[in-house]
Formats: sequence, C-alpha cells, structure tokens
Amino acid sequence: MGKFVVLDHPLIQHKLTIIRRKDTGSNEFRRIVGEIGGLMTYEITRDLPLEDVEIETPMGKTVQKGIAGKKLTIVPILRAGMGMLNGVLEMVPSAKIAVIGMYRDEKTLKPHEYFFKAPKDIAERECLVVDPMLATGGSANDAIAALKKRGVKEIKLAVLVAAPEGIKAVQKANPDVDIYAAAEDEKLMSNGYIFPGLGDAGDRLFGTK
Ligand SMILES: O=P(O)(O)OC[C@H]1O[C@H](OP(=O)(O)OP(=O)(O)O)[C@H](O)[C@@H]1O
Ligand SMILES: O=c1cc[nH]c(=O)[nH]1
Ligand SMILES: [Mg+2]
Repeated sequence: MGKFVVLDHPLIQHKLTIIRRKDTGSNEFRRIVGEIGGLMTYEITRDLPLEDVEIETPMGKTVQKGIAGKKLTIVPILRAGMGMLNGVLEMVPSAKIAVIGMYRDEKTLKPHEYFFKAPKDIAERECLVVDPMLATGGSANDAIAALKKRGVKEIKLAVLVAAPEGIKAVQKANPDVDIYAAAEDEKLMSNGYIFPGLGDAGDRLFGTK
C-alpha cells in the first residue's frame, strides 16, 4: 500500500490554520494555498535522486550534484488544483504541467472529467497530482486513472486536507501512489464536504460564491 504522510512542518500547519478560518478572504486564501503548495513540494521532493555533474566555477572545474532521473510533471486538477500550482513551480521551475479538468456532481458526488492536456512524453515522466481537497477520493482516483491510461508509472498525490474516506479510497484503487497532505481531518460530512476542512476550495480561490 502507498504511504500516507502528513507534512507537519510548523509553517505548513500555521498557514493551513489561516486558510481554514471562514473570515480569510480570497486574496489571502489564494496566496497561502500557493505557499503551502511550495512548502509541501520542498518536503515531497526530499528523496529525488542526485547525480554527479561536472561544472566549472570561476575558480575551475569541479564535480557537484544535480537532480537525476525522470523529470517531474505537475498535474493540477482544475479548478482548485490551480491554486497550488505557482507555489509548486517556485520549487521546481523546470517542471512541465499536465492539466486535468474535473468537477464533482453536487448530488452524486461523482467526478466528471472535462479536460485533459499533457506533455507528449508524459509516459516517461514522474507526475505529482495536486488538489487542495481529498474528500471521497473520486476526483483523485479518476485523475490518477487518466494518467495511468496514458502510460504514467510513477505518481504522487499532494493535497492540503484529506478525509479518512478519501485516503482509503485512493490507497485501495491505487496502492502504488503515495499521498502527502498538510492534514488528515476528522470526517467526510453527508454533503461530501470535509469536516472541519476549509469549505469549498475552488469557490474560495476563485471568489465564485
Ligand atoms: O475527493 P472528491 O470527493 O472527488 O472531492 C474533491 C474534489 O472536489 C473539489 O473540486 P470541485 O469538484 O468542487 O471542482 P472545482 O475545483 O472546480 O471547484 C476539489 O478541488 C477536488 O477536486
Ligand atoms: O470539503 C471539501 C470537499 C470537496 N471539495 C472542496 O472544495 N471542499
Ligand atoms: Mg475539483
């Protein structure tokens, strides 16, 4: 089974508390979701393999370290995943981006895919799927399936808030995928929202409520 890791760095926890507050406006919410995305990426990429690289400093030749192996692709799930994207890219500016559009039916809570666009060599890339909310797990599982269908073999998932139900659903359907979260919350409510959560991430990011 894939790992489930809560990234408990004090900066991540402090910032998460700010965006949970109902009085935090879209401007601050948007900025902090990006910042947490960056801090999480710093932790998630801890195990990236390094290789020796020969370079020349102003003083002469030397062998130093550079990131080796597969190149990273960031996969935001629209819309709310876009909120994390810029912060993630600040940590890995050379990453490519694949976008998956997904909305959850309010009644059935089932996800519907409406957009997919990825780099041509996606099958050779390691993917980091980002979305602030892991609720039932349906959207994350469908996004992961869309990537696997195109041949992607290494996938990680980064979310801000995860419900226990969503974690279980992803671990069951995709035991090869590690999940990273800023928090595991208490429960999924009957209306499909996470408690205590932070409300509707997409609406708060885009000011659509
Ligand atoms: O785990 P699940 O039960 O699938 O729920 C999580 C999904 O719901 C939210 O998106 P939403 O459908 O509200 O779309 P939006 O990002 O456009 O607001 C969220 O950003 C996730 O994608
Ligand atoms: O709590 C939740 C659950 C799904 N999507 C959200 O934006 N928030
Ligand atoms: Mg969504």
